[in-house]
Amino acid sequence: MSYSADISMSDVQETNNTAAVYRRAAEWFDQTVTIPPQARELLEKYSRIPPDRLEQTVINLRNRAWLTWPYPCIGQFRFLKLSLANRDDLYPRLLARLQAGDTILDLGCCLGQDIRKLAFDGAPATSLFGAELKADFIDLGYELFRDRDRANRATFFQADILDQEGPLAEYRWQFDVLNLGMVVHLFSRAEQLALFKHAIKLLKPATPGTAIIGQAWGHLDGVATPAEPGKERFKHNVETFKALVAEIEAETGTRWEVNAELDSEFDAAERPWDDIRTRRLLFEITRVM
Ligand SMILES: C[S@@+](CC[C@H](N)C(=O)[O-])C[C@H]1O[C@@H](n2cnc3c(N)ncnc32)[C@H](O)[C@@H]1O
Repeated sequence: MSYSADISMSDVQETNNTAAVYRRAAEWFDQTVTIPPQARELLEKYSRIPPDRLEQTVINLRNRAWLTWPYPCIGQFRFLKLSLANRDDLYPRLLARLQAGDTILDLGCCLGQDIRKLAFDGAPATSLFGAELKADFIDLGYELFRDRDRANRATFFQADILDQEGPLAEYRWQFDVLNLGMVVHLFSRAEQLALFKHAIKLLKPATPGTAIIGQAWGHLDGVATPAEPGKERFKHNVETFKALVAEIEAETGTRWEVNAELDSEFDAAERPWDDIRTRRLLFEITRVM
């Protein structure tokens, strides 16, 4: 069965003063949703949403999130893909270390779907943290996952990951793992360097095995792409990502083992508007000293 998104682009443009952004974003506003099995299980068993209300609940929630900011991950319901749990190369190891007492902070967690999936799979709530720039996304996450008032739930807080003096300052030197899920490509290379240097100060100090994991939009050529006026974004290939880590090492006196790979294929069905040399970059950098 398909459900109407019950919202039109003209509604969005009239209700938001960033109309130009929304007009551009029209290409990634899906009218229907197919909920993948893993997300369906999470929403039925963790959120306890009745199965016959799932699709309409998800669409209504997505429409409200869209008014906060029209990311493709919102418009195309990609928050239902649970991309961290689908990292077969690292998810079982991550879950095991959280169950053994390690902690994770998901930076730019949006609705917090990856953190809820970890909780559902048995990671203790005390090990789970999410930080997000837009407080509305955190609120909508509580609505979607219906856990705002649960005694035993993860900690979410508003924070700008580029701001060292903001709310993240309270969490300095605390975590074993940081997740950067589809966040790095939002920034220029200079901002990425600052972001990673800041991120290192959120991990336990001088602790081999602490790690920064994530995925980002990358590019076969490793390129800066224009964004809003006066802003650019850097999309890495494996070589440019390793060069970034080498620069981080030189500037921080730390050493990291880098695992990074680009998807082999471009998903033209998912990103018809994008450069065909775009690829998803998956990475895991682990501190060695
Ligand atoms: C493309 S979404 C990805 C969301 C989620 N991590 C995922 O993998 O589906 C990027 C998220 O990063 C957040 N974000 C962008 N800039 C940020 C910043 N400076 N500090 C914290 N979060 C930020 C956005 O609000 C958005 O929720």
